[in-house]
Amino acid sequence: MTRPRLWLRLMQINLVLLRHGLDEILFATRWFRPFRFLRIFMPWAWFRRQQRPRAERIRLALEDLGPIFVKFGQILSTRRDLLPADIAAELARLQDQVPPFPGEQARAIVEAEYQQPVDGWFAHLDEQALASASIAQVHAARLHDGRDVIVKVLRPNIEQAIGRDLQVMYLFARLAQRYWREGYRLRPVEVVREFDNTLNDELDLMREAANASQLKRNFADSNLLYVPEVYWPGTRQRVMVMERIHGLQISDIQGLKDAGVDMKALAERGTEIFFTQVFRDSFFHADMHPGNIFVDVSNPADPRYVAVDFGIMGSLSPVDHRYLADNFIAFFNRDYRRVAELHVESGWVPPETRVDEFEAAMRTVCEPIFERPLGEISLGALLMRLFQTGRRFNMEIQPQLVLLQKTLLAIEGLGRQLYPELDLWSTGKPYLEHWMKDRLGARALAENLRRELPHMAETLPTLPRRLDGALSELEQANTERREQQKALASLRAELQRNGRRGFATGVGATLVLSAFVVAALDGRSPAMLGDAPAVSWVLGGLGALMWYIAWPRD
Ligand SMILES: Nc1ncnc2c1ncn2[C@@H]1O[C@H](COP(=O)(O)OP(=O)(O)OP(=O)(O)O)[C@@H](O)[C@H]1O
Repeated sequence: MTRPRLWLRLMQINLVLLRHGLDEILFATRWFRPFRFLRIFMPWAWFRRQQRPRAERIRLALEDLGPIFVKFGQILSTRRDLLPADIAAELARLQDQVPPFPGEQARAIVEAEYQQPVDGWFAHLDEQALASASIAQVHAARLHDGRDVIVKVLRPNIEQAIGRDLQVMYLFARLAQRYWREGYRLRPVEVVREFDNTLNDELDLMREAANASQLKRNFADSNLLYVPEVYWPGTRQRVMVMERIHGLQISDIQGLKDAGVDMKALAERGTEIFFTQVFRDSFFHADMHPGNIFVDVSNPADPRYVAVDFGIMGSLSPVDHRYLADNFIAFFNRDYRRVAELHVESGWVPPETRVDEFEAAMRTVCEPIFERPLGEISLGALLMRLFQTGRRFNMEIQPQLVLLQKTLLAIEGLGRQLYPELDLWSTGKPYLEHWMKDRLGARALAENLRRELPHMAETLPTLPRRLDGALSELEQANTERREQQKALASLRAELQRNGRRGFATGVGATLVLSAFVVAALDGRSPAMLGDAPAVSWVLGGLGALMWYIAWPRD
């Protein structure tokens, strides 16, 4: 973005902040703090502050700043490990009521991507949007073979709008990190970078389509979750075509009850789907808001979930799995010492962290949670507490774990909304236990071996040659190391010699100087005993001798 545009946007943002009485945010930085007195000239800001609580003013300001800031606020609202509770709760209320862009424009984008008229692809494309959000908009359409599909189209010029707002966000984040007292703890630059990555993922609909295909494959043999089919020939970076699904939205609780859906089974299946995605596949849908979850009620006794919107998916590496398994086990045994040790061992917290302090902090936050009946304990809340405490100890929190924690909270909330008596533990426990055994037991070893076997089969024949190569490299490294050690030893000796020479030179110089002083004081000092020239010669001679010793010979 050009500089004038950036400045214009910055000014606009400052005005919005001032309008909502958020001048305290501006004056919290070290730069502006000396000018706090200027606030007396802003009576409207004072008035605003009396009118509404801070959290609400922040939410309103973000809404005024447009869809990218709204999305930022929505994502931030899930970071309860970072934000004060009142702000997080208020940001969760942010709605992106983005007006749809005209249907002709959507058609033009599709045609530009296909480089041919839409009629070549669709028998019908509804110009009235089905849904419209900050990044994309969805239209209903029909293929020539009669299949009903949806066409998801990125908003026009969305890349530029995102680029502009991200630039401003980075600028604010850097200023906050440097000049704001809380900046170091909250690490705003890191938060903006994560947001940047999420947005970039959402800007590529090919990627979203690939996520959908993968999830569909993972649940191909299951009746729990249905994932609509991607229509790959019509999918591009800015356009995605997908089977249109019909069903009741998960938030339509009355509709689900009226359709005779077994709500207990539905809630339990939701949890099961989530645990399967996380613990079996390490690949989970991480944008679980009610707008993206439907229920196929064609057989109410056997309700089936249908998911859409695969822009944000989480995946867990074997290291993350190990971390979760180890920590869950330690938590359930209430072994906080082990939790603390695990964090230090794995490098999640800096090595200088005091294990006993970390352990005490964990105990303080977790004991009240375990006082509750097991059925009421929230795994999401447990993870959140863990991250909150970790952050106080400078724990490097991984984005995929935060995604997991946020999704876990959403799923637990949703499950309990559907069926308030839902016992998450009885549903989730078998998965957790099975998976922990898998991760930590002999099965993990077998699984690792199985995974490595094809690779081993490929590399085994070349092993002798590679071993030979490795041995020669080792030998060479040893020779080099010996040479380096020799060089180091001679350097050390040289340094010692230099030290001795320096000392001798210094002493020599002092003696020669003293000789001059004694000669100059000849007869004027009682301490000279009347034989100053002799003393002076002796001192001078000793000085010369020292210099001779110190003189480099090689
Ligand atoms: N395959 C589909 N069949 C029927 N409706 C769909 C389908 N895909 C999406 N929709 C509808 O369009 C809405 C928006 O789709 P989607 O969530 O993919 O877009 P988005 O731009 O990522 O929106 P948001 O960011 O609000 O989740 C969905 O909430 C759903 O109502």
